[in-house]
Amino acid sequence: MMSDVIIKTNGLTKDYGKGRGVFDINLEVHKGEVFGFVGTNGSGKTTTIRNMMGFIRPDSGSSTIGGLDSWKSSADIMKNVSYVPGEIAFPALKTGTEFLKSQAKYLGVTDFKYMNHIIELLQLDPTANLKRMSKGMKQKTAIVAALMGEKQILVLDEPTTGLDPLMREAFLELIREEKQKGHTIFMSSHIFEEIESVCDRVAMIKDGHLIATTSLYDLRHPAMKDFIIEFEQIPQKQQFIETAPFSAAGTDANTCTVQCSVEQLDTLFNMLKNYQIVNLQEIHLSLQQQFMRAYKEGLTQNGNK
Ligand SMILES: Nc1ncnc2c1ncn2[C@@H]1O[C@H](COP(=O)(O)OP(=O)(O)OP(=O)(O)O)[C@@H](O)[C@H]1O
Repeated sequence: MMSDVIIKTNGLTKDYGKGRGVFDINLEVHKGEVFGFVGTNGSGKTTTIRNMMGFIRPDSGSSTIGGLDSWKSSADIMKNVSYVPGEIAFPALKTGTEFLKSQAKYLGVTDFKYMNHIIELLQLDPTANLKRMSKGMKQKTAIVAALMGEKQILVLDEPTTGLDPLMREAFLELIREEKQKGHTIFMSSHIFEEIESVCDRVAMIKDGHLIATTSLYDLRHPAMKDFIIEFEQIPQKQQFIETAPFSAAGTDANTCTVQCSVEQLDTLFNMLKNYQIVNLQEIHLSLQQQFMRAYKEGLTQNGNK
């Protein structure tokens, strides 16, 4: 449904020359979605996001947020979006508290309950000197400054940069809370695991080109399932392979791999009741593996381009 689309890019292109920039980016983020944007360093994540926010003018194509053209209506977009930039530059103020106060005034925030909740969750001490803050503290301050506005749309450029694993988890909790409220979240990252744990859909960018978009529901619920089964005895394994009504193949001595559809799971487990099984393991394709597969397929389709 068109009205459901909150963020959209249409053939978005920004060419910095020598193959750098972003080329023909087509993305659609729906209302209430957590959308991940992954890619290696220099792949074009920040360029795409800066175009979306209306900070740079595309060479061709366009992008919209909430139906507003990013370049023409940048000021209005800023009013509707909580934005955490990739490179944080604070104004010349002394402490984090002073900065957060000025930000609250700018955003018209008068109820500080939510701000304090984020500060607590991220364990930020805002009284610290802004200039002397560590990378992680600066990142936390930027997150609090952006999110306190409680906007419907969040655009976050590598928001977990500089956060330690515990704080990264706390931040992801915050994203889950935002999703619960029905807010729409677009976040970039180069860490597959965090995208996998929090996003509904994810797009991968490589050298300025989108190479795949995946629903994480589909990733978690594949139509075909792969298992590794270890039998106590080799003859049992052989018997199983010979009688299985789905694809089964021996690997090493006691072990075989099985691929069956979700509908065949019952049959598989009923069959296994008659065998002595030492180990059963589902082979789960991680987001990273899935993308590597898509990336390699893309390479063969495009003749190694
Ligand atoms: N203003 C600019 N002028 C020239 N080249 C630029 C400019 N901005 C970005 N680039 C180039 O465009 C490419 C994409 O950069 P971008 O910052 O979008 O990548 P990124 O995916 O955000 O990377 P990172 O994960 O390192 O932040 C890089 O090769 C970068 O050097």
